[in-house]
Amino acid sequence: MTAKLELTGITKSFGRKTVLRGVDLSIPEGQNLVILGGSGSGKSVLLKCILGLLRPDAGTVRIDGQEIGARDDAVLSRFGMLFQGGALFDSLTVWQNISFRLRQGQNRLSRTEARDLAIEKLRRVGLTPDVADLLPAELSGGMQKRVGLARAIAAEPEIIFFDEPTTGLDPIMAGVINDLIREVIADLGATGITITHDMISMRAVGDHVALMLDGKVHWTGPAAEVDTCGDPHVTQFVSGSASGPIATVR
Ligand SMILES: Nc1ncnc2c1ncn2[C@@H]1O[C@H](COP(=O)(O)OP(=O)(O)OP(=O)(O)O)[C@@H](O)[C@H]1O
Repeated sequence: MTAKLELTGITKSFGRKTVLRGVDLSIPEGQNLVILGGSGSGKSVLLKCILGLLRPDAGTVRIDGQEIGARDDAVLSRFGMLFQGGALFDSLTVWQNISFRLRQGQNRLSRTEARDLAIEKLRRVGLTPDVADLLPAELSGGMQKRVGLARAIAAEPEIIFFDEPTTGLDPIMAGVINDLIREVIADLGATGITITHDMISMRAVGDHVALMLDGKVHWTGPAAEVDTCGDPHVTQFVSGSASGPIATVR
């Protein structure tokens, strides 16, 4: 199968500090890749390089075989993003948050169209229309995550990023969000990239897993193989063990 998203040799330094040292990754269409890695291993920097928010020093990002450049709005519109903590605009209502991007640009939706679309997306994530006119501060953390998810899928993106989607949620709500992630990816036929430290979530949403270490992809393989791959770094990370080849700083 051809890769939907392909990263080749991505390197990125800040001054003398090299964060990414040649990242190669290939994500097939319709699959969700979970990126694992310790704090500071470069996951967020990699995400920003894919989104074009940071320019890599070297390497290429390709979507459907086509190389993409930095800060290209046409490319950004193909991505959806569920930010850590929801990252909703405090002063906008739920429906305005969901349809924010669709109210910009030449083909922007009217107010009524945008509100209707937001309500349809709210339904998709299990929320009722009365939530549409509330402000984010009036919602629980789990509801905010659902609204963030509704916003991520509003423009029917081809590629969706999920940045620590279950952080701060109780285990049941985390399970609900994991199920929704799988469902929206399947509905849209989208390709997903999920950054998470939650091993339950990794197993629930991941088709493939990549473990980043020292600015490179150390291991990649099917999610079903993380327990049996025999790689000591993967075993240590997935089991959350303090002893193993990955150094821990105290
Ligand atoms: N704009 C920047 N300028 C300088 N250094 C940066 C910048 N952005 C990130 N870094 C550095 O790059 C390294 C990797 O950061 P990054 O945020 O990608 O880690 P991460 O793997 O996402 O960590 P976490 O799991 O804690 O979110 C860190 O040491 C960070 O300080």
